[in-house]
Amino acid sequence: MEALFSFENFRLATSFDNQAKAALLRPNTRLEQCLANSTAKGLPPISVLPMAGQHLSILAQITGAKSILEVGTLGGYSSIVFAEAGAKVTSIEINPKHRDVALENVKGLDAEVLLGAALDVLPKLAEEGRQFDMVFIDAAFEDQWEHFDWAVKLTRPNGCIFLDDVIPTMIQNGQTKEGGETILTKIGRDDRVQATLMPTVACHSMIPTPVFTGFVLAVVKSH
Ligand SMILES: C[S@@+](CC[C@H](N)C(=O)[O-])C[C@H]1O[C@@H](n2cnc3c(N)ncnc32)[C@H](O)[C@@H]1O
Repeated sequence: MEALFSFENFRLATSFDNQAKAALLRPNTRLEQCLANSTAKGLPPISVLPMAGQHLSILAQITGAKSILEVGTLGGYSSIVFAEAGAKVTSIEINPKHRDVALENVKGLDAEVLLGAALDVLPKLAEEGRQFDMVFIDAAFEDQWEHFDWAVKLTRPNGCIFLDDVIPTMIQNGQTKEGGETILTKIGRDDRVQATLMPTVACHSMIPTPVFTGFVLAVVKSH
């Protein structure tokens, strides 16, 4: 029993990730071309990992999300995932080069890429009265709470918010910030949402060891 739950088992994460990719992923030319084009154009290899992308696709499908707002486009990998899951995608990207590559990669799909800093674009979308079934936040660790706050205003009641990479923002010099203000305490005080933290282990090809990360998933109860 002890061996089943040993901390040491984390060393197997990469092996399980490889097994899952081999067993569960189906060939996807659009996603493969997106990665190849993004690499060729010099974009950093920081799009969501294939199994995480598949998770987002399943989440979009089981929630029936028809409109998805994304903060952080990069080359459009996750935009493609959402569009192929049946949603109209609105994605925000601050870097013009990333936006241009993303536009090439999402061509023909129901996806728009808005150029600008999220904290400039999000209020405009709110002013326009836009509402989304789901918001995926995947940019700028330092602005996570502000992005989340706008996401609540832009998500329809009972829609959901996926805030990626929250664990790394809560680690300082290898320690948790015990007792201090974190993204979790801010979200926890927010009566507009019910939220959970899902810690995960990610395996990046360019990082030799598995990475401890995680996301917050929230349902919006009111505005
Ligand atoms: C992790 S990547 C996004 C990956 C993408 N979601 C995917 O899976 O393919 C983060 C992106 O957010 C963009 N970004 C960073 N800060 C931003 C901001 N304040 N507003 C909008 N985009 C931002 C970066 O330029 C980068 O392209």
